[in-house]
Amino acid sequence: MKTFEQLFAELQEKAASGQTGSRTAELVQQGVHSIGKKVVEEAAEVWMAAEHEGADRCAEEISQLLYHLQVMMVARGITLEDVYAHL
Ligand SMILES: N=c1c2ncn([C@@H]3O[C@H](COP(=O)(O)OP(=O)(O)OP(=O)(O)O)[C@@H](O)[C@H]3O)c2ncn1[C@@H]1O[C@H](COP(=O)(O)O)[C@@H](O)[C@H]1O
Repeated sequence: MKTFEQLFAELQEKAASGQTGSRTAELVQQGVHSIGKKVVEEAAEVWMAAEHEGADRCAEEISQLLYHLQVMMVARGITLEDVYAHL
């Protein structure tokens, strides 16, 4: 188990390293267009899970959406503080 902040720090490191086998590094190299498509796909999966699945499946889809949002932040150089400033 990890927190939102811990995952973000890990993703920043993965993207910077360009590590082979890292999904994060691969997505960041593909760019915001590809990441954006994953964000939309995962958002739709959250919606469907919320309407038709149990809480556990819904939580899993939410985790995947949060992951892809963080990848988008890393790709755009947006920090947690940049986002928190708007909460
Ligand atoms: N939390 C996640 C995470 N959530 C979702 N995903 C990715 O998102 C995919 C889920 O999307 P889909 O269901 O659409 O899967 P898919 O159809 O295989 O995806 P596509 O290849 O078709 O795009 C998973 O297969 C993972 O590739 C994640 N990939 C990585 N992490 C965490 O990110 C960290 C860094 O991971 P790496 O960059 O891979 O080292 C680690 O702590 C990982 O646990």
